[in-house]
Amino acid sequence: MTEPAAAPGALPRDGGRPRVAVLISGRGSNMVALLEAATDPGYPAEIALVLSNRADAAGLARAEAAGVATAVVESRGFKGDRAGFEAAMQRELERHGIALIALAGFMRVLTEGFVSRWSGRMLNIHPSILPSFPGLDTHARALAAGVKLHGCTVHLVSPGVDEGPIVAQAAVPVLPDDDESRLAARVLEQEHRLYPAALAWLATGLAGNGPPPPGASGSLANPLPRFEPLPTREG
Ligand SMILES: Nc1nc2c(c(=O)[nH]1)N[C@@H](CN(C=O)c1ccc(C(=O)N[C@@H](CCC(=O)O)C(=O)O)cc1)CN2
Ligand SMILES: NCC(=O)N[C@@H]1O[C@H](COP(=O)([O-])[O-])[C@@H](O)[C@H]1O
Repeated sequence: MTEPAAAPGALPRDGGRPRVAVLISGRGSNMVALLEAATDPGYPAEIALVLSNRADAAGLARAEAAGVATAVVESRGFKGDRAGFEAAMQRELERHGIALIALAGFMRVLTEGFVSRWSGRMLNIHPSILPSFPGLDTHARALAAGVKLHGCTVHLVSPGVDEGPIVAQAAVPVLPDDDESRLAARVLEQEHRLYPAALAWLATGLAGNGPPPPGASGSLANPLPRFEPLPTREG
């Protein structure tokens, strides 16, 4: 019996690593952290495409320098036609045989149609401990609220913004003399550690919907099989 052809973007059954697209809008430091993790042959996913909705995103040059395919679908060119913008993105994703998506500083709200098409296969990193501080300007809002703990969240993407099922979180202390940039830098350090781990779980079926595929190693009870514990204080 011959195996039916895998659906476009389906997780490879040949033991190959699922092909991931990282969607960015700017600097791309989380994208670089994912690229660096995926250089490890034992990492269970391949970063096959970096796609930006802005041609001036600094992350594009960093991806090209790392030899990764890039694509630009300029959202401004679609003047609010979100469906047209997303259809153009979908064509690029299919052209590159993408199985999983990692939103990394991607600053466009995606429609229900696009999100349901990638349900269980699309992650986002958000710079707060959700459900606190969804949306934008999270560090300024955390400082204004006087919270003592802040951090970041990796979640599966749902139609509601920053409402999707949480996959992983990391916390950092808010220090007395913190300003927005100091706090943002401390959170970003954790983002770069957490996102590669969370993507590895999704790629091995540990974070998606349903049981892990046969032979998947590790468990949610011990989520960081190959990573040291996250630091709780500076240095
Ligand atoms: N359907 C969803 N789309 C997106 C989600 C999500 O959870 N569900 N996460 C965001 C990322 N994000 C927060 O983590 C976020 C990004 C952008 C915005 C926003 O208000 N964008 C404005 C435009 C801003 C701009 O272009 O600079 C908009 O799209 O009108 C809120 C939250 C990614 N998408
Ligand atoms: N609402 C989404 C959002 O605010 N995402 C945040 O944008 C930054 C992108 O940095 P990067 O381009 O260097 O990865 C990151 O801090 C990410 O959590």
